[in-house]
Amino acid sequence: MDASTTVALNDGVETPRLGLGVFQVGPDEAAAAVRTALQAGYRMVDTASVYGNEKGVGRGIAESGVAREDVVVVTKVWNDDQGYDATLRAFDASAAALGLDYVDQYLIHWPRPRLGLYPQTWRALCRLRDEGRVRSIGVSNFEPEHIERLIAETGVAPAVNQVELHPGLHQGRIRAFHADHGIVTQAWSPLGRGQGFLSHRAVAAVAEAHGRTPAQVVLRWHLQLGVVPLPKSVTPERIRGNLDVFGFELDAAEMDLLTDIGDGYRVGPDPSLLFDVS
Ligand SMILES: NC(=O)C1=CN([C@@H]2O[C@H](COP(=O)(O)OP(=O)(O)OC[C@H]3O[C@@H](n4cnc5c(N)ncnc54)[C@H](OP(=O)(O)O)[C@@H]3O)[C@@H](O)[C@H]2O)C=CC1
Ligand SMILES: O=C[C@H](O)[C@@H](O)[C@@H](O)[C@H](O)C(=O)O
Repeated sequence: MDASTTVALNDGVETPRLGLGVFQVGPDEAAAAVRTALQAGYRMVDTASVYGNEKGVGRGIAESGVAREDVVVVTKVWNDDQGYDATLRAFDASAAALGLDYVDQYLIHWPRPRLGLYPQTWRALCRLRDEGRVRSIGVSNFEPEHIERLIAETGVAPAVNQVELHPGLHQGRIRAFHADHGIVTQAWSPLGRGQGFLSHRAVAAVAEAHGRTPAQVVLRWHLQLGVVPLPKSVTPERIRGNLDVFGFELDAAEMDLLTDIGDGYRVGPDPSLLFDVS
């Protein structure tokens, strides 16, 4: 792994500063995208059992020629599999589909507080980590209140929380909470799903000033906020371009231009509206 592009998690494990997402990508296309990404220098891939492409991701890793230990594989337990025993079974199924005997980061995909199962799900993740089948454990779409409950009941803080985050949705409250607890913020839909603000005039102006693409300056904004973005692409030149974001810097005024695009614009479900926070 390239040390200049890694960050230490609160459990001591190093994680890359950017990874490839594969939501809404079929298994064969996922295999090709993962192979292309790893050969281009990516060292992290984000999937989930609900994406239905873990088998393809595993194939892409195997075909890439990159050593297994140099790749950080992230997958997630889906809502229907919450609870202690169901989560252990779901992990076995994910590991088998990926063709891996361990997973680097295993996350709870959504808290689903009405089900009341996420603390038990978390205990199962702690067990998987203790057994060495998972290197780091984390959550996704968790509000600070959900994480506080995990810490109160188990004493174990997540290493990461993966949330929707882009220049249209800054997640200031969640990022401040993460900073207090040493939790790394992973950004899903870091490009706003490729819509809208990639063509915003502020993004275009900053991109032009640097001779970069709109996606590259948006990804740079994430990195300079200390966030780990997980851009998805199945297009080889975009996959390669989205990684080429470590050789330039936005100044404070340019960061502000991107931040000023707005806040509160979501491309995915709002966890705090979908599920009661308890
Ligand atoms: N934990 C969770 O609940 C969630 C997690 N995620 C994770 O986050 C990842 C990223 O989020 P996602 O919703 O996929 O959206 P992204 O913000 O990554 O946007 C992906 C879209 O942007 C396009 N794109 C990628 N690179 C460029 C570029 N350089 N220029 C122009 N367009 C580009 C892609 O097109 P193309 O592929 O055709 O090149 C695709 O249409 C997911 O794949 C998944 O791994 C996502 C949603 C929820
Ligand atoms: O990771 C992907 C996302 O969480 C996705 O699975 C959900 O947003 C789903 O479409 C939903 O509506 O709940």
